[in-house]
Amino acid sequence: MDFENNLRNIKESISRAKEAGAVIRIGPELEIPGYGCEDHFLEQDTVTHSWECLKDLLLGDWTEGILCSIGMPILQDSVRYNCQVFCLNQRIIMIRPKMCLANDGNYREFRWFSSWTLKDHLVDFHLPDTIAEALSQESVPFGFGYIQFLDAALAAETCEELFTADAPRIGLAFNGVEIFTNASGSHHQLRKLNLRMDAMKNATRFCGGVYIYSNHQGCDGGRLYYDGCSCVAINGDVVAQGSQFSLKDVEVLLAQLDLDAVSSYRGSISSFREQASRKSKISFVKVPHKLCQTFNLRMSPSSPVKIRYHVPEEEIAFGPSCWLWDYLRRSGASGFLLPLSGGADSSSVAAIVGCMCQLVVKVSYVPLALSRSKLRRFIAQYALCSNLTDIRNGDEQVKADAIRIGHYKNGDFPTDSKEFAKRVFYTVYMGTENSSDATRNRAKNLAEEIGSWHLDVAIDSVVSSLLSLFQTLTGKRPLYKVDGGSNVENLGLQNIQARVRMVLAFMLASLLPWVHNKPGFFLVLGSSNVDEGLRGYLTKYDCSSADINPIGSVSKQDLRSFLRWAAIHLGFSSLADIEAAPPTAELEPIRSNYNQLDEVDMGMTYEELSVYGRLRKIFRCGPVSMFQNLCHKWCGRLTPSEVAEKVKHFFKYYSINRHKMTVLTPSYHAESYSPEDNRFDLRQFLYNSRWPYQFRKIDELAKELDRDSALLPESNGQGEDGVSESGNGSGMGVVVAGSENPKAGL
Ligand SMILES: Nc1ncnc2c1ncn2[C@@H]1O[C@H](COP(=O)(O)OP(=O)(O)OC[C@H]2O[C@@H]([n+]3cccc(C(=O)O)c3)[C@H](O)[C@@H]2O)[C@@H](O)[C@H]1O
Ligand SMILES: Nc1ncnc2c1ncn2[C@@H]1O[C@H](COP(=O)(O)OP(=O)(O)OP(=O)(O)O)[C@@H](O)[C@H]1O
Ligand SMILES: NC(=O)CC[C@H](N)C(=O)O
Repeated sequence: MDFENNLRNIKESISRAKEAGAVIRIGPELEIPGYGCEDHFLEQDTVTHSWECLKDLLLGDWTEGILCSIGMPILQDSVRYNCQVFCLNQRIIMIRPKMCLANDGNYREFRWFSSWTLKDHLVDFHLPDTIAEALSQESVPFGFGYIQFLDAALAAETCEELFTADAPRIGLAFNGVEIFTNASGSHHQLRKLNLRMDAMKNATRFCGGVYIYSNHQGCDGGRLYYDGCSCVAINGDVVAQGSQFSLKDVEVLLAQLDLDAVSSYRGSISSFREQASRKSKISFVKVPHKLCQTFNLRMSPSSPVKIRYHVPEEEIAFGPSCWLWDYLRRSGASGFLLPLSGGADSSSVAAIVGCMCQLVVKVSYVPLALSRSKLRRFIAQYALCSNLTDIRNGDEQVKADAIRIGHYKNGDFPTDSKEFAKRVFYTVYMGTENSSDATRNRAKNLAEEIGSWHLDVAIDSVVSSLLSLFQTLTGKRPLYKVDGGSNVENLGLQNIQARVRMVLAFMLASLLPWVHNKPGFFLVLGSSNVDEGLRGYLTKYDCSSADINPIGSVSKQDLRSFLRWAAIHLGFSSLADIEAAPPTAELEPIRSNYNQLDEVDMGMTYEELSVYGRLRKIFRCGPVSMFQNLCHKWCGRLTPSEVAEKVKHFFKYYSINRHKMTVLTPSYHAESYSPEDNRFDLRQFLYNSRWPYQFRKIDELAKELDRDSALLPESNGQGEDGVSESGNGSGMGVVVAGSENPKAGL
């Protein structure tokens, strides 16, 4: 919805493309209003402002000599479409509405757009009056088709169309289209990039052709981080790949392609030739303009590159830290405050903020003394820029934002990440009588390594004031279980401590900047992870309630490997210690014979929780099919009755606590097993937590299976993950695929 800024970025990208001699420039999906406007797409204003911005572009000389594909919403016969508008030499030459809308998971495009279904001809679209007058152009071809230039044919796909079974490009390739563009709004998810890259490689491997893919990058005002990685592929090879994580507003990726290689490649595949000869004709628009240059030695085609994939630990570090930076610079806040317990979760968040500070300093300031080889190492490590000069110069926008947020004066700017962290990051340890020196010291050491402004506060006096007030009101004072109290008393005492921390965190975040003579406020960071959310092992409205949470959809398992990675690669060595410590809430008194531990409290391990979480969400398992799946997975280790007890225990607590998901702090979406209730995992929050029907079925099955398994030989289950993408356990069949390996498919 930031039209002004978006238009500025579009113009910047076109000028840089032109400067580099490009003849085609493609931007991401719906780039004029932004991809994530959601219900703002229902407002007529959004469409009108998009036309106004397009008019501005067309009236300038931006499209002179360069084919620009610009994304925006368009109303045609009162129906709204998600469109790519092709512009050249101040004219609109074709509009291509999206045909396969994205409507799974985080996507709800059908709520705002209709898919274009007319495939046999292009229609005449009458441009809005103001545009028609300004351009002296009344109408433009609209629909499914391609643009036939004098020397090449080009057509668009839009994001999801890359992933659909019946992809538009197939028929287009048979019609001789050599160049495909894809304007995309695709979000980051751990371990997802290879799906996208494989789709692109395969698209051009099977049909031949050039694929130019452009994606948004950054936080679009919501929980998603669009992870860029724009790229260009030809005949199955990627020849240019942009950064996946970056703090920059504009990144231009360039490639030079030899279109003769496309016809030669296609001509070499007999089956392609056969199918192309039987093609159905697709409509096209003729444009008397040349895109290509004849052979010359000044230009050489881009060579295949090795695709860069970050390991998941790097994805956890860079994705959320770039998201946090975008959020911070656009929210008007002056920094972050984190309640830091010295445990794995809040320490992961602290490390991510530390990583953000390192990136900001590295992108806004590169010491000139850095040698070329060190610079290359730097680029390889952070994969932030594709261009040495870019990075050498530093990014002016990042620098300007850092100066504003860090309140630097007299021409100063951040040159040291710890010094920058001291300005924009408060951490606070809020201890009680139940806290240990070990966690207190871990928090302090980590804060020192990161450079945050660290406070160590004792909150016992606040807790005991509340208890005294309660005693005055009721005449009773609750006791911990270890001191003879009931479960209710024990829980009440834990929750007072947890909630006091939340109140204090918000108070400090709003008032500490004032104490330090800084304008503005700090945002409170939350640090509950996906597993405790799913199990409900958190106090509603304690520190799990914050302004934003960078790790809310990351599992404990992934966080622990992130901590091990970050101890080495981010240079926060105390994280190794933190990772090795057993997770504890420290809300109950420690006694010689009692020490509160998460996994004991929860009645399940984090590893088990991770398995339940994936089966529930990714594999769409209800209680019975989860039980069936786990009987296979844990076969030999647990009896069916033991599996049944575990599954029932999980579903009981999941359903009792589901209401907590409705108030989950907005979190970075990183995983497809996220239980986030508001946008991604839509389910009721009041259940019959006894699940009488489902649990009875499980019990019946377990009884039967216990009998059967007593007769079976011992087996070790299905190994590590034990869950296959192709089945959820119910209705199993045997599939034998033809293969030279006799064990395959059995
Ligand atoms: N169906 C429903 N719909 C809407 N709201 C409902 C509800 N049922 C209860 N509630 C509300 O929710 C409250 C119960 O939730 P809550 O107050 O959270 O209380 P509760 O879930 O009973 O207890 C918190 C749990 O989290 C554990 N904990 C706390 C802090 C840190 C950690 C850690 O990870 O280390 C663990 C703690 O040991 C305990 O097991 C009720 O008092 C009621 O107000
Ligand atoms: N002693 C403390 N000082 C500051 N913040 C705390 C303290 N104890 C808990 N918190 C905050 O409350 C959140 C929830 O507490 P909880 O005990 O559930 O920790 P957790 O979810 O296991 O996370 P962690 O691994 O960070 O301890 C923590 O992530 C942290 O932000
Ligand atoms: N905008 C879209 O069409 C999204 C498509 C696809 N599901 C993705 O994540 O990339």
